[in-house]
Amino acid sequence: MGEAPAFIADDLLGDFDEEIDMKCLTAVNVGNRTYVIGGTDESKLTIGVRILDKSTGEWVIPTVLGTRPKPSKGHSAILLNEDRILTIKEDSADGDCFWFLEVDTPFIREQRKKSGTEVVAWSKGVLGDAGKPIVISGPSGVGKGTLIAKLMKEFPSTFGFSVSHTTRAPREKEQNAVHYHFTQRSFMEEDIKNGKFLEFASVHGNLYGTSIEAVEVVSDAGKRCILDIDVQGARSVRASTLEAIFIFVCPPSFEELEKRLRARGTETEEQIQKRLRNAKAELEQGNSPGLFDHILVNDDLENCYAHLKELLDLNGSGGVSSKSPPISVDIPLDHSVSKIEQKIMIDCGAKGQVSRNVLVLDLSALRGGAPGRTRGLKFHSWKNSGDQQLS
Ligand SMILES: Nc1nc2c(ncn2[C@@H]2O[C@H](COP(=O)(O)OP(=O)(O)O)[C@@H](O)[C@H]2O)c(=O)[nH]1
Ligand SMILES: Nc1ncnc2c1ncn2[C@@H]1O[C@H](COP(=O)(O)OP(=O)(O)O)[C@@H](O)[C@H]1O
Repeated sequence: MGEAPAFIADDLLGDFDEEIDMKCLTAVNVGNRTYVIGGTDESKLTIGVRILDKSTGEWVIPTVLGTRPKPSKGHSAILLNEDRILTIKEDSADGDCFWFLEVDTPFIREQRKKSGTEVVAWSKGVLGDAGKPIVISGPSGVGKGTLIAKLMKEFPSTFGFSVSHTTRAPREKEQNAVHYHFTQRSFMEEDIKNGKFLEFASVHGNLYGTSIEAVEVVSDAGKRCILDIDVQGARSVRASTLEAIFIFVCPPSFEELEKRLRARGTETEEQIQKRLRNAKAELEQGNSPGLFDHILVNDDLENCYAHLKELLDLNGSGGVSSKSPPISVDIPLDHSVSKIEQKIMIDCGAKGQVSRNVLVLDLSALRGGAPGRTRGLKFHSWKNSGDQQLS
């Protein structure tokens, strides 16, 4: 396990009047900065991150984005590609060992520019090929919610819904934190300023947005994330670092759209008129080249649903293909890590012994990253004589 160099320990103790177990700290140099990972943050719920700017000698507590790893007894840390630090937690539960602390990825650079503050982001590493998030857009009343509800009902363990924030009032049957996080504009604007949102847009006179956490909560539950967002939001996600599949849902006709919106009975006449005016522009934008990967016409619901499943490769597979494989990795407290090209060797033998148990993490197929999971980790284990492929 990496330990904090003495100068860091002295500095930390001097600057931070906290009880920190120094054995739990790791320090990783990236350019003229040292990232110190360990202890807990202010909330005590997650592993803390501090940055020493070596040119000024000052410590910075960065804004930390994304769902964060729970504290562990210890961890090791190793720099990858100068832009992210692989953190391997010890003695952690299945599926919670590998976390990437992004320090200079395109996502971080984008967020740093937006917020004007120092930013890092955690992205959980997953073995195998978890499916990309799915963005579904289309005019109000076209049936996006209905299609998503069907998908989630048929494949409850495969898909999870990204719960957006909105400043609009809840409808009668809508529940806070299930359909939306209903909030006030001032709170949402503050969070947007602090870089907590992946995207946001003003839609039908209200503010809507997807928080980074909304996407990560779903990914961390091992599910494939579905985002129901408007065309402006889809455009922002397309421009972001989140790799997703983009689907636009059209009505068979404008008249049918109006009929559905009225039949739903959730909006006032004035709101319906506004939604119909916006629908015209959205339908035009839905055809923007390069924005959507698939266009679905929701005429007959069952037909449209079958097409949706087809393009998500779900027909007949029961959705199993898009699920992450189970992870069963047990990293002992006393381990050491080294990097050879795109492979991380995790030596689980006790210090000073010739190890017979080396775990190899293959990073050659890494994809994704914050906000969301870092996918495509491959894992092998050499136990005694054999080379065992675990996933
Ligand atoms: N950009 C963006 N749009 C969103 C978000 N959440 C919902 N929307 C869009 O806002 C629009 C209005 O949604 P809603 O008020 O639920 O009404 P509905 O579309 O008529 O059901 C729809 O086009 C949604 O796709 C979000 O987080 N970001
Ligand atoms: N293919 C369809 N044919 C007829 N009615 C539909 C169809 N799809 C959805 N609906 C109905 O249209 C209304 C709007 O659907 P909804 O899913 O709320 O749209 P959105 O989420 O896109 O605003 C709902 O009352 C829904 O039951």
